[in-house]
Amino acid sequence: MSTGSFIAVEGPIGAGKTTLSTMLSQKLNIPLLKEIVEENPFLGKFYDNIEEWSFQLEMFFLCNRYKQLEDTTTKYIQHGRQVISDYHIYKNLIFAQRTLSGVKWEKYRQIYHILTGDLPKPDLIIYIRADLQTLLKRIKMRGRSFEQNMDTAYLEQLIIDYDHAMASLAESEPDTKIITIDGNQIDFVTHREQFDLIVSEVKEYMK
Ligand SMILES: Nc1ncnc2c1ncn2[C@@H]1O[C@H](COP(=O)(O)OP(=O)(O)O)[C@@H](O)[C@H]1O
Ligand SMILES: Nc1nc2c(ncn2[C@H]2C[C@H](O)[C@@H](COP(=O)(O)O)O2)c(=O)[nH]1
Repeated sequence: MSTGSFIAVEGPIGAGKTTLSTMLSQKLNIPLLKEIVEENPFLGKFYDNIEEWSFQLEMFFLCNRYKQLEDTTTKYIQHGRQVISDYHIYKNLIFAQRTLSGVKWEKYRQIYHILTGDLPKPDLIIYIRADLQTLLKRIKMRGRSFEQNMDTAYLEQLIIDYDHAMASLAESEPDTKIITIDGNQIDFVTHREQFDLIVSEVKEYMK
């Protein structure tokens, strides 16, 4: 695999992952792997009753991402073709460690490690950090009905968990380059020059 062939964009809910990965995919002419959200049959139920639906939801996300990354390996990565995704498989653990507990968490954790051990790891992670106010504003602007009453404590915890997860990935996967973007300050949607700076940084790494 050549350097920079697999790029993943990460960050908490509403940080701008889908937006940035779509813009980069178009600008750099790289195929985009997008998360299944609207078609997810458990997401609405999950936000109504986390305790009841978390195992089904986490397994659904895990199986979908597993399938996508398995296909990505044969379609792109094995042929040295570049690809960009709006998630890193590790996000399954970030969420599941908060939404599952006891036996369910233990079962999930084991299945996660069995399924993901041989999946391709991104060469580059673009991590969008953003604070609670920014995320709430963007979640509201995006307007998905099932996300509008999200518990702010859940989102706040995820912000902290994401920081820990990125630090942990930096340690456990030292070959993966991580570019961190301050999503509160950098507005790559309305300020073209800020997007261009991100593109330059990505291109620099992909050389
Ligand atoms: N940098 C930004 N500045 C302003 N609005 C943004 C920015 N990034 C994303 N948005 C808007 O915020 C909402 C959430 O973005 P999205 O890309 O769906 O986030 P994520 O995929 O991380 O959940 C969308 O309505 C999007 O248009
Ligand atoms: N419990 C989990 N929820 C997840 C997971 N991945 C995504 N999500 C939720 C968060 C949003 O409501 C929606 C889309 O995610 P974005 O971050 O792209 O906005 O799905 C997960 O693994 N577990």
